[in-house]
Amino acid sequence: MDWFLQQAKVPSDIHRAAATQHQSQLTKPAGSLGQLETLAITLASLQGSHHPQLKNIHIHIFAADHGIAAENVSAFPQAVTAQMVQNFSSGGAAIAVIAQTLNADLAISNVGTVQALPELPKVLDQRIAAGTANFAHGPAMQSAQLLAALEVGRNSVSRQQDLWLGGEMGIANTSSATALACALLQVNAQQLVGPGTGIDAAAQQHKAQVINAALALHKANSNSPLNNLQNLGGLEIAALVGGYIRAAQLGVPALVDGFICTVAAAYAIAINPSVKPWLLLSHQSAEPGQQALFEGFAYPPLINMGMRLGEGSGAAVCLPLLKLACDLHNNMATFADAGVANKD
Ligand SMILES: Cc1cc2ncn([C@H]3O[C@H](COP(=O)(O)O)[C@@H](O)[C@H]3O)c2cc1C
Ligand SMILES: O=C(O)c1cccnc1
Repeated sequence: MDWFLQQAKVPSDIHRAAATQHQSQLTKPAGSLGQLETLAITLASLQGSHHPQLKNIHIHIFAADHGIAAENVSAFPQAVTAQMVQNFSSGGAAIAVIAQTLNADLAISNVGTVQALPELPKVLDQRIAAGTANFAHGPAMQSAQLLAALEVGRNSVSRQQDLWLGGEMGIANTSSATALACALLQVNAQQLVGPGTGIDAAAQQHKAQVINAALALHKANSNSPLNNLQNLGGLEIAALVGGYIRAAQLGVPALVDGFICTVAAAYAIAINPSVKPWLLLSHQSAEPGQQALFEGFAYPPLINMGMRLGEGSGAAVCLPLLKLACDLHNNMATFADAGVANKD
C-alpha cells in the first residue's frame, strides 16, 4: 500500500476524557475559557498526554513555481517565488519574523523554482522540477513528480515535533488552489475565485475563466483526489498534502494556514480520511474560497485577522493562543488546590 494511504494514529479518548475532567476542576466557571479549553482538550487527546505542550514547534515552508503564472493570473511576477525563498532564508519575510519572535524552528524546502538557487541557510534544495507545467494546457505534474513532492512533505515531519505547521510560497498558487477546491467541491471557479496577491475584479473574472477552462480540459481524468492533485496542483501544495498525512500518521498535530494550506489539508483528508482529527484550522483567510472547505474539517478556524498572506503566517499567529491553552491547562490551580469553593 502507498505510504500516504496508511491509517493515521487514533487520538486518545482516555486523554480527552481526563483533560475534560481536569478543565472542570480548574479555578474558573466551567467553560469560561471558551475555545482555550477545547483546544487544550484536543491537544491532550492528540498528543496522548495529560500535559499537552508546544515546546518543539516545526514550521516548514514549501516553495515552488507554477506554469499557470503564464496566464496572467497573479499581480506579481513569477520571479518573486525564488526571491521570497531568499527572504525567508535571510529573515526578512513575515513568517521568518514571526518564527524568530516565537522562537519556533523554521525550515524551507525549495520543491521547484524555475531557477536553481545558490545554497542558502535554512533552505533545503529539493527541486523536483522547474515549476509545474501550465495546467491550462495539460497536467501540472507527472505522476512521479507528484509522488516525489508528497515525499518531500513526508520527510519534513518527525515524531519529536509537538506541532507541525506547513506554509507555502508560489506565485499563482491561488489559481492552483482554487482549481483544486473547485474539483473537490464540484463548483464553478466564479464561486471561489479571489484576489490572491491583489488582482482587481476584472482580473478575477479572467482568472476564473482560465480555471474553468482548465477544469473542463481535465474533466475526463478528475475522478480521484490524487488525479486532481497531479493535474491541477503545485509541487508545494502536494508537499503540504504529504506533510499533513505524515503528521497524522505519526501522531503530530498539524496547524493549517490560510486558503492554499486549507486546500492542501482538504486533499489530505480526501486522500486519507483518517487524518482528519489531526488537522487544526488556524485562521480564516480573507481569500473567499477558503470558507467553502471548512465543513470538511473536525474543528472551526480559531481566529479571523483579515490576513491573506500565506507562508504559514496566519497559523503562526495562532501559536501563542495554543501555548496559552496548554499553560492554562497545565498550570492553573484546581478548586481543591487553591481552597476556592466550587459551585454546588
Ligand atoms: C511579496 C510576496 C510575498 C508572499 N508571501 C506569500 N505570498 C502569497 O501569494 C502567492 C499567491 O498569490 P497569487 O496566486 O495571486 O500569486 C503565494 O506565493 C502565496 O504564498 C506572497 C506574495 C508576494 C507577492
Ligand atoms: O490565505 C492564503 O493562504 C493566501 C491568500 C492569498 C495569497 N496567498 C495566500
